[in-house]
This record gives sequence, C-alpha cells and structure tokens, in this order.
Amino acid sequence: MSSADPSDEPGRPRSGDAPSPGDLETCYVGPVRVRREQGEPSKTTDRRLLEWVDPRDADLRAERTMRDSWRVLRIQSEFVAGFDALSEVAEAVTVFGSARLVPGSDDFDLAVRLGRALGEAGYAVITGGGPGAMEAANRGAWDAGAQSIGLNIELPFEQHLNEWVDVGMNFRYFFVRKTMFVKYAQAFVCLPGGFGTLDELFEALTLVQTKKVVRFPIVLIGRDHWSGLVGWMREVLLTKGMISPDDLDLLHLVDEPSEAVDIIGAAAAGRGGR
Ligand SMILES: C/C(=C\CNc1ncnc2c1ncn2[C@@H]1O[C@H](COP(=O)(O)O)[C@@H](O)[C@H]1O)CO
Repeated sequence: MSSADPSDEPGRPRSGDAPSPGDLETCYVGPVRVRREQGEPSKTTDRRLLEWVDPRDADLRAERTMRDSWRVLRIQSEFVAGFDALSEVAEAVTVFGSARLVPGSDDFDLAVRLGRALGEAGYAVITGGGPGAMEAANRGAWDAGAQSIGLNIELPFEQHLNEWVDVGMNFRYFFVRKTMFVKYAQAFVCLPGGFGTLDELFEALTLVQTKKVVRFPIVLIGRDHWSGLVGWMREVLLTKGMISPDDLDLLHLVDEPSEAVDIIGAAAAGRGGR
C-alpha cells in the first residue's frame, strides 16, 4: 500500500469496515467538523504552531519557515471571522469556569443562575462554548432570552458547542479566541474552575493591571472556591512586594449572581454607560 492511499490515514474507515456514526467522535479543526474514530490521536493547530523543530536540521527549518508564513494567513482569517461574527454584540459579559461541572451540582446551578441574572440585566453572555460551567451559563442566558455566545476551541479530544449557544464559533488558535473574550466584553466573571479558568483569570488580571483594558471588573463568584487563592495573593504576593495593594482591588469576590451584576453595572456607570 502506498503512503498516498487515503486508507492509510489513522482511524480512517477501511472499505467493508465502516463504523456506525455513533461509534465516531466529533471534533472541529477550526470551523471544519471532523468525525473520527474514538480516541484517535490528533494534533491540534495550536500544537502544530508551537511544535519544536530541531534547529540543526536545515531542511526542517526551511519547511517550518514556509509553513509559518502560510499560517499567518490562517491566523489573520480567524481574526476576520471572529470580528465579523461578533461585531453586532452589544453589552456582553464573558463567563469562565470549569468544563467539568456536572448538571445537578451546586456549582452548575450557580452557573445557570449567573447566566440568567446577566441575561435578565440585559447582557449577552460569552463563554468558551463547551460543557460544564460554559453550558450552564449559556443555558441561563438562553432562558433569559439574552444573546448566548459560545467561542469553542479545537482540542485533541472530542468536543462540541453546547446546545444553548445561539452564536457560536470554533477557533483553531487559543490566542485569537482569547482576544474575542476580551474585546467584546465589559467584564469577566469566573465561576469555580481549574487550570483553564485560572489561565483565563490571570490573562484578564494582567490586562487590567497593565491598563491594556480599563474599568473592566473581574468578579470571582463562589467564595469557597476562590478565597484561598486570593488569601495566598495577599499573604505571599503582596507581602513579598510582587503585587501592589491596588492590584488586589481588581478582584471582586462574591457568592451571588445578583452581586456580580451590581458590580458590573457600577463599573459601566463609571465608564459613562447605563
Ligand atoms: C475537559 C472537557 C471538555 C473540554 N472542552 C472545552 N471546550 C471549550 N472550552 C474549554 C474546554 N475546556 C476548557 N475550556 C476553557 O477553559 C476554561 C475551563 O477550564 P477548566 O480547566 O475546566 O477550568 C473555560 O472557561 C473554557 O474557556 C470535559 O471533560
């Protein structure tokens, strides 16, 4: 069999051996929906971009240069698609939180209530478009009749936009997606979450700390989850002089969705909005 034979590609169904649709997993390569066999290894676009190439190999270096030049066009087109899709969004709040929250849990319920409260206050809700807290917040926004936006990301395993999204996009590049989270929102609310949520929280914090975005409240909802981290910032980072006292004021710690809405409303009023 020659390597050009498409049946040589990993996981591709061979003739006479076609899997049923239910046996396949669904993922996205940017906007393209791909069905493939469960657990089939795949490389995301981000991984290809960041892949190490042995600098001692002149051929590999030359190939990388050529591919990276083309990549710039793909990155550009992703920005254009994102700007086009979101240009009509009015006032919006971006909500982050754990992809692993399960329906019926207290935190999932909190996320639904948050999405609903934001929606009822007139905000569109932007999430990562995935499961868990994202699905819950989108569902709350949907219930409130607000615009419910999901900005999904290509991952190496099965993922999909949750069913409560009415404007959705699938991004190839993390950094392009992150730009959209900030550019179209007036505030961030972080629900309980893990590494992904922390990454998004600290990205937002550094943007506000360095005044890349101004009057942009960052609300941490769920004192149980967040107070340990904020305490560590105060006791370690502040004590060592690695942050200033004002930096801690950038974070608002609350328990209830209504408190988050009040903080966001007050910041908008200070900006001259609402
Ligand atoms: C891990 C699982 C699904 C992954 N699917 C995701 N889809 C979209 N966005 C995601 C996904 N996972 C993480 N994110 C982003 O990070 C934040 C949550 O990360 P955490 O580590 O769970 O805290 C979230 O705000 C998204 O923007 C289900 O098994």
